[in-house]
Amino acid sequence: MTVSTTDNTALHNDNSQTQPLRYPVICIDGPSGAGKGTVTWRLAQALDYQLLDSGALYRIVGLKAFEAGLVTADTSQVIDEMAVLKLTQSLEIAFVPNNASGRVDILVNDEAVGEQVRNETVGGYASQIAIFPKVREALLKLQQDMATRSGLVADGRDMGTIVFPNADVKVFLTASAEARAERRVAQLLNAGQTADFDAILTTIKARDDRDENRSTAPSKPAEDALLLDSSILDADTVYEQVKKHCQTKGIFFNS
Ligand SMILES: Nc1ncnc2c1ncn2[C@@H]1O[C@H](COP(=O)(O)OP(=O)(O)O)[C@@H](O)[C@H]1O
Ligand SMILES: Nc1ccn([C@@H]2O[C@H](COP(=O)(O)OP(=O)(O)O)[C@@H](O)[C@H]2O)c(=O)n1
Repeated sequence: MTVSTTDNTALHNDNSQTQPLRYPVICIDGPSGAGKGTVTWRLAQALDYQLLDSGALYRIVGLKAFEAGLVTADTSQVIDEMAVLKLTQSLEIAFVPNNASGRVDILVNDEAVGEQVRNETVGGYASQIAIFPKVREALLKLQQDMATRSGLVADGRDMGTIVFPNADVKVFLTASAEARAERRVAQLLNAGQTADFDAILTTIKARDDRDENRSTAPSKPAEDALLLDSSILDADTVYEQVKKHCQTKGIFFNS
């Protein structure tokens, strides 16, 4: 599998050095709906850093595994880890920042995957294949490589614990399952779709359970992470608090 990004930062490799220069890395981890994507996007914009949406990688593998018949909605079904690994290794992924939507567009083997990858069903497939150590290993280096070209803001579950243990800033953003389900309901209604609060709460809790209790790279705060509960904080307040924390760690903001 290869991943590329289109960004407007120059390649900062200094040819006289054998190792790439080290750039700042900010990790934003936490459960679904905590507001990671929102704060990550704002930080990347403010700092002109690249953005790593690691969940999108797991979602793409989850979706492709579903299309290949390797994963279904039945979570009790046994999944062939080696087949998912082979499929993962066959994918070429590109991230393209989209200023109009405030998200990152994703191309898989030169084809746009579109919004289908973002829905809760695909989130469920993602969390099923995300338990496999070999699949996680296959995705590890390419995530780490994204920090070798410019500053990076990385959004996920294991950014601060496994992928970038030496990151400059680590934040673990949480919110109650109820607050997160309410946000998803609002998001779906805004998009003109229907939404059932109870059903969404159930799926959020099931995904939390799988992500927090898997043996490889479970979702948990790094020891040196700032814990931030956004249940009763609006997105602007969360951004300001994370920005302040970044500043205490030496990250410079122009505005
Ligand atoms: N602090 C907040 N308070 C209320 N809604 C929020 C907050 N942060 C983000 N949101 C909204 O909640 C939804 C989920 O946020 P998102 O950033 O996608 O979460 P995550 O990436 O953690 O799954 C979005 O509609 C977003 O606009
Ligand atoms: N670094 C990561 C990111 C996502 N994932 C998995 O991928 C799923 C989807 O992640 P996501 O970040 O896109 O999900 P949301 O938090 O946006 O709902 C998660 O539920 C995890 O199972 C992971 O295991 N490790």
